[in-house]
Amino acid sequence: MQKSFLNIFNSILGSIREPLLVLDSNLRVMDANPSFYKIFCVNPQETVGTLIFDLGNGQWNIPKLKELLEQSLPENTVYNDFEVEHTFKNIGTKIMHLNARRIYREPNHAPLILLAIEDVTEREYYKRHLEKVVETRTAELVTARQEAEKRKQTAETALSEIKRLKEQLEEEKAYLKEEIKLEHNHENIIGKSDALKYVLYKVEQIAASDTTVLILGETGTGKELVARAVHGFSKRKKRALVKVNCAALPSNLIENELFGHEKGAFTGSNTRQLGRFEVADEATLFLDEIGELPLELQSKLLRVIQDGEFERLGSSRTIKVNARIIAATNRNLEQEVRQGRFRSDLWYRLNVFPITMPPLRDRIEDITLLVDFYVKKISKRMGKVTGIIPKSMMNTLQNYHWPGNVRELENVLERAVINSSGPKLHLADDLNKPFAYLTKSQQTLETVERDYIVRMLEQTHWKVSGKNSAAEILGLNRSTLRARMRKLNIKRP
Ligand SMILES: Nc1ncnc2c1ncn2[C@@H]1O[C@H](COP(=O)(O)OP(=O)(O)OP(=O)(O)O)[C@@H](O)[C@H]1O
Repeated sequence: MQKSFLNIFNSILGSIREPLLVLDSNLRVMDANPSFYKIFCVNPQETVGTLIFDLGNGQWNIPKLKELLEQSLPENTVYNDFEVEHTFKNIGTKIMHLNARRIYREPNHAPLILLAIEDVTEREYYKRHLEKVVETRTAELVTARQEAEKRKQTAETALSEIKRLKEQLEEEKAYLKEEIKLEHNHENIIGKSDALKYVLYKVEQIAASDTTVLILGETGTGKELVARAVHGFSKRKKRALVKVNCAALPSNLIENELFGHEKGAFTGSNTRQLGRFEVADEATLFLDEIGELPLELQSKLLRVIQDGEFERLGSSRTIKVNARIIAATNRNLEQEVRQGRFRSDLWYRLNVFPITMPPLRDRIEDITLLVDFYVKKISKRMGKVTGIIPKSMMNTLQNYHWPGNVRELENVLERAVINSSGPKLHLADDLNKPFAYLTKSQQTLETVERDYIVRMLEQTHWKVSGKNSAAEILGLNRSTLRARMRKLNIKRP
């Protein structure tokens, strides 16, 4: 009975594909199945009767195994899937799951240990390989995510740059619309005098470079036309000539106009606004009436001209721009510097390439051409046929002093066209009177100018701006007239 049971037990052992060992309580091998011999490349002779730790010259002395079997196998306890990794000299590294169970041999109930060894090397290697793949893929995913994050940030930066450029274009568009409303005179510069030819020669000489240009000359001599010509011949001509009239606004508003502001920079600033410097980036900025710029803003302007850097109002972020500067003034800046009203360092920065516009009275040979040009233009606009200019009238126009220069001539001619009912032109103004008593040696230009402005103010009952005002008669912007009044200390009595 006992014998037949052992036979059955042995045939069960033999049919199990998993390596199996029967150990006695000393961990001596009592039996092993063929699978054990095959997998671990040992034979029954060297196995049976040997302590498992001595097997294969002590290769089985796996401390973990001993510990498990000796100490951790109390009665009726089963230890499953105890994983052991061991390198055998003859078969290399094996990863094994050990399942140990206490069994008893009758009739004396001798304790034995049934040790099942599952060889999971391949499965474990595959698992480890998969884990490695997962780890690598996770690392790749993390890198890819970081890359995507970086790209997102780059895209966001690009987007905000596009937004800024869009804002700049919108500002430029709005600015150009305003310019169109102001009906800018884009005609050519009329004149054939040597003085004017010299000016045009200087314009051609400097236009292509990025050099700062300072245009000097009395009011109405065509400084803005020259500024437009410099820009028009430059490589920046595809962009707008952005203009700021430094006399037109009080100090804080000019600062805002020049440098822009952030949303919430001051009460009522609900949106961010780009300043003219930003709008003129890669284009040209025309600073008209630069002599009127308040001292406190002159240092800020100097910094932009020198370093191309500034901050919007309400922001500490420095903005860099590349704007070509053209400035104009009817003031004597050297004198302004001497009197402490204009910073000398700014004056040196601006006075790199000065162009002086000659007053109209010093180029009377241009008057015939200008009269001809403007009479035709004004008549066409008014739908009149006026065109005959009597010689005596031309003499009068050529002898007149023209303190308001070409702008004044334009206004005189406009009134003349209105005043004429037939083809022959009749002047509406008396151009002989105001200066009949003058000779250049008797009075300075400043006194003449002062007297003339006072006379026009008196004549218009001190109406400075609007229809039939002194500014209109003098052919001046109201801001220019106000600036002249301040400078010449003209006050209403
Ligand atoms: N040579 C010229 N040919 C044609 N028009 C001219 C000429 N010079 C000036 N003008 C005209 O005279 C007017 C005044 O010119 P502009 O505004 O350029 O003068 P300005 O010197 O800049 O004056 P301000 O100092 O008052 O700003 C404009 O309408 C301009 O078109």
